[in-house]
Amino acid sequence: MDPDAALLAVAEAARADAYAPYSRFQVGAALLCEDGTVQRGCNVENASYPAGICAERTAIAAAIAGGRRRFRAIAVAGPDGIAITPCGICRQVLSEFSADGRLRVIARDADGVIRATTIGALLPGAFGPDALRQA
Ligand SMILES: O=c1ccn([C@H]2C[C@H](O)[C@@H](CO)O2)c(=O)[nH]1
Ligand SMILES: [Zn+2]
Repeated sequence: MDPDAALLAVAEAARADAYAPYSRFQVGAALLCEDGTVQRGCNVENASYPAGICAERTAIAAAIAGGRRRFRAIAVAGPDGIAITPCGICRQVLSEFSADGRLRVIARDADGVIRATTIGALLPGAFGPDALRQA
C-alpha cells in the first residue's frame, strides 16, 4: 500500500476511539515518528466545550510523552465525504515540531481523494521557537 494511504488507514481506525459526544464529529490522527513508530490520536471533547482537544494534538502530546519529538508525517481522518484540514491551533502545535516546515500533512478531500501538503504550506510565516531564542 502507498505510505500515505497506509498512514491514513491508521487515522481512520483511530476515529473509533474519539470522545466526541457533543459534536459527534469523530476525528482520528496517525503521527509517523522519525523512529518509524506511529502514534494514534483522536479528539477528546469536554462538557466545558473549549477544553476539548483535537486529534492532531492528542497524537503529538502522546508521542512527546512517549519520548518522541521528531516527526515525518501526520494523517488526519474525519467522517466520510468531509475534507479535513488541521485547525489553526493544531497548525501552530505541529509547526513547533517541524523547524523546516516539511512535516507532511495527509488527509482525504471531500471526494475521498488522498491529498498531501506540508505544515509549512498550511502555516507560512509561523511564529516558532527561534523567535524566543533571539529575545
Ligand atoms: O482537524 C480537526 C478538526 C476538528 N477536530 C475536532 C475538534 C472537535 O472535537 C470536533 C469538531 O470541530 O472535531 C479535530 O480533532 N481535528
Ligand atoms: Zn485542531
